Amino acid sequence: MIEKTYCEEVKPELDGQRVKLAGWVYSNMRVGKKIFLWIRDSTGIVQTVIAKNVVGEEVFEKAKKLGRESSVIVEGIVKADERAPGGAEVHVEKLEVIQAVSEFPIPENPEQASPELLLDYRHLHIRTPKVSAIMKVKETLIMAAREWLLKNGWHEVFPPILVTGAVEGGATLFKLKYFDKYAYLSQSAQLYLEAAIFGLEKVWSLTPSFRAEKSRTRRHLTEFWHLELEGAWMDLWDIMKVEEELVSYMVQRTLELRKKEIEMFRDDLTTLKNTEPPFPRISYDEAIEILQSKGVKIEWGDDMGADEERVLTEEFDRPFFVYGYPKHIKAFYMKEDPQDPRKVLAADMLAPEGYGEIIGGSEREDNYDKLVQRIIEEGMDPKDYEWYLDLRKYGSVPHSGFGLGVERLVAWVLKLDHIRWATLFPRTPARIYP
Ligand SMILES: NC(=O)C[C@H]([NH3+])C(=O)NS(=O)(=O)OC[C@H]1O[C@@H](n2cnc3c(N)ncnc32)[C@H](O)[C@@H]1O
Ligand SMILES: [Mg+2]
Repeated sequence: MIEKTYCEEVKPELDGQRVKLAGWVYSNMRVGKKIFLWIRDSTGIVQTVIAKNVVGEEVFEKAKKLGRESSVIVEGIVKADERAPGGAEVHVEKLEVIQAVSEFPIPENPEQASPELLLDYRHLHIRTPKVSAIMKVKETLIMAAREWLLKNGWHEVFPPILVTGAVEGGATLFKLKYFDKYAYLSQSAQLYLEAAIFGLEKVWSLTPSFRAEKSRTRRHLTEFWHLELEGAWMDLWDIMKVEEELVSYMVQRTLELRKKEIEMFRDDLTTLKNTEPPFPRISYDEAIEILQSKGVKIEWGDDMGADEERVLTEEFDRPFFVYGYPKHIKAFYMKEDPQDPRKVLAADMLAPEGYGEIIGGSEREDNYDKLVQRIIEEGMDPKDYEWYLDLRKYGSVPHSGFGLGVERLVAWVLKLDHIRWATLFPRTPARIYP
């Protein structure tokens, strides 16, 4: 790899020093016998100054023609200058053009382009500074999760993606040919994590999950990254505590390490700073009452979709829990509430500012017969879940877990207007290319 100085390192303190930059042209402006060439790399942007009387006629003419995203290597002397971004610029003595670009398909301000154009050229759009910032925030959230999980004794496991059964309903399965049989793309690693707790007790995984969701909403992808935890001996209240501690750590750590990137997307950091345990907890019953009091047409027993959740989040200035959902709107594996057989011991975590559900979690049905009954009630065949039911035959224990949608969390932290911007190459019902 070439010995180079990164853009973020070009500071006034380097005044007078020779540096070599390698990157891509961000903008090119000629003023008389000088060219102000802004060069971008993974860390930021530096203004370089190319003077004809320094580089000579031929190189100057070449530099004039460099369009955005031309790849270049420049060498020169750092000059402190508060007018330049970062307070310093590089006066170029040598310019090597790796590949000149005349016409880059994405406008200088990508926000002037249509979402469809940006998605068609997503392979080029991802190099723009704002998309790089989103990816840095996403990686930092996951890095923080790993820190917290390691510190708190959770074991990472690596579940399969090719599976034979539904976890979250058969309607959103992607089915594929598997030799002489059929398989599905995993909707959730949960059932495999439940198997893993009998050895490791506290397990987690970060996997892609797949949902053949036909709904075209701002918060659904057909492929998303799924951070899932499963804990033996834990009930719903235990796992909710884990969720709020984990999410708080992820958000605070990312605020600490990626404040600059976050501020490219939101001015007001209040809800992020408020993300500290304990989070508010309301029951599903209370949520229905709040929605009805705000004029939402909803009855007890109805599911809450994005619109209802958006209204509910107006009541909170931090993430909060809704717990105790009606059994008929939730998954087969959720444990019935012993206090109220109409309900299950499930809780969703909702993000404020209209974003809604970022986590789905519950206590699992740990009784063999009850689980068989729920599988049948849901119109599924217990034979398809024989291995999963074995977990209730050989030393079953109370246990709980949850799944956090990573892109949903990123979309809230950065206040993105659509979840597709939170992933490198979004997959939706209408898009699987590039
Ligand atoms: N281990 C578990 O207990 C997880 C459980 N089996 C599960 O999959 N729950 S979930 O369907 O609510 O999905 C969990 C989260 O996964 C996210 N999710 C769920 N579906 C999507 C889609 N389609 N696109 C993006 N994100 C999605 C969203 O944040 C949900 O709260
Ligand atoms: Mg859910």
